Amino acid sequence: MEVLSVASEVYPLIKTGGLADVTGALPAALAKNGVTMRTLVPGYPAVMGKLGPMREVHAFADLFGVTGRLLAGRVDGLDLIVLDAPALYDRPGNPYVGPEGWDWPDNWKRFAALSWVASELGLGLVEGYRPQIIHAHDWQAGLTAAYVKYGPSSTLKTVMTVHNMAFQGTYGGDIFGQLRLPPHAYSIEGVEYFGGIGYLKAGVECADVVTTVSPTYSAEIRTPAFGMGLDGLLNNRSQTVFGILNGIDMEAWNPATDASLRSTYTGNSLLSRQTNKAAVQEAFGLEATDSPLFSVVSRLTWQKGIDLIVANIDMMVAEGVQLAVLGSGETELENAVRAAAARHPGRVGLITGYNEQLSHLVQGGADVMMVPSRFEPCGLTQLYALRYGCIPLVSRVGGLNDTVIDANVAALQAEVATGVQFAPPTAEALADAVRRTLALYADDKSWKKMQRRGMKSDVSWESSAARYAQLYASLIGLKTDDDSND
Ligand SMILES: Nc1ncnc2c1ncn2[C@@H]1O[C@H](COP(=O)(O)OP(=O)(O)O[C@H]2O[C@H](CO)[C@@H](O)[C@H](O)[C@H]2O)[C@@H](O)[C@H]1O
Repeated sequence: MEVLSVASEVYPLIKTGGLADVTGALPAALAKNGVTMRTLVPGYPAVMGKLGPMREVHAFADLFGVTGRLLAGRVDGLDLIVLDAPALYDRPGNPYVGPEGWDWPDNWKRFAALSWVASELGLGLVEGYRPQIIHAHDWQAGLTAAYVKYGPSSTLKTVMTVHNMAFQGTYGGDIFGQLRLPPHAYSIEGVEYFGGIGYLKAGVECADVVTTVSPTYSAEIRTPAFGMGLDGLLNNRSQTVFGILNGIDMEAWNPATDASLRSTYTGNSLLSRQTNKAAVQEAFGLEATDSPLFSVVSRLTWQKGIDLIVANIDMMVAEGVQLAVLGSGETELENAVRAAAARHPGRVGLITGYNEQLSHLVQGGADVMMVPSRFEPCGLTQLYALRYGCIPLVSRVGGLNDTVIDANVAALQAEVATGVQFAPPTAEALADAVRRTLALYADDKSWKKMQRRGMKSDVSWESSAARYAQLYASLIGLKTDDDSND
């Protein structure tokens, strides 16, 4: 099967969050299931800078008013098609926002172009290449399914994966005339969304199937509380909405070989984590003690429940906890964590900015990884934590619900617990969960058992990649060994 993946981010070329991890890891996982996946990605400077020798496979004289070209080649094990259009993508910093922190005003055009090119590739734009399916990720690729639906092919199929319902790519209706869609696409069955244009809505409406990244989130988004305006639409097509859990790249995230760690380890050498703990304490300016070390590696946003942590920091410090926070995001939340670090020198440390290596070290050295999200489509941080023996303390939503087994009495007795869950996502419930975690930590023997169980839990792509392959096969009418879907 030939599948074209289209996304705005792909690890290790360009990453602002979990989307990149998924689009970067899926192709290799799918290869084992008979799927050949190429990835179309914009030619941001970070991407262009990492390319080796590439072939120019197409040139555009008029790509939404600018020129561009397609470069194809293999980079870091990925089969890439890069959309090199400097007028759209050759900009400093983050792929989505300018230096002042505002969205680029022409984002509508930058990502319409990406999606339009994907659909053209699906129609055979490049000789010798004709994917059977286009797999579009998030709002930046959302228009792809609309271009295919209103285009000439009746066989090309589309999959739309929603990694986060909160980011939808909504614009005024005034851009419609420039989108290269026929007039009737500006309708409820097309790209129209509350009187304007919705890129994610277009994808969810027009794709042959919609997936999201965990079973629980796929149910949650059919409710008004989590659907963010798209719950009605998702309910209407509930037979073609699937929740397929994310996995992780088991080679890039392997505590036994990870070069970002001061000391590598396995479940049989957990004591080596102490060396990493000391390294984390050094990096975050924390005292060298054996206090329980809690950590956060996250965008600092309302979604991630960072304010719930802020509300509990003084209590946590009073209970003897150290806290290391790696992340950046909303200014107010950053400032609140910074103020807490100033109040509690040596006990609370903040490092802002994006640091992939340090994120590995934190997973390999901290005792607890906090993920108190208000909503979480899947969440990768808790999966990395499980793999690294860093106990996840998570809210019971979305993929966090599907991947962490709460250390309640029954789970402890049955010896299956892998972390701590709490609900609802409030500061009070988190406070209880912190105290519960500390009580568990005090029992060293059962804590270590819980670490080892987490390290053994299957967080790989194996079963989920097989589910994607099965979904692709069903779309193009291929039979597979296991044709069951839930
Ligand atoms: N300051 C920092 N330095 C280094 N690394 C940092 C960092 N801040 C965050 N990260 C890393 O960024 C990634 C975050 O991934 P998540 O899946 O947890 O959330 P995100 O909201 O980005 O993804 C969305 O898409 C993914 C993929 O489907 C879903 O799992 C998720 O629920 C959804 O919200 C992890 O790899 C984490 O280690």
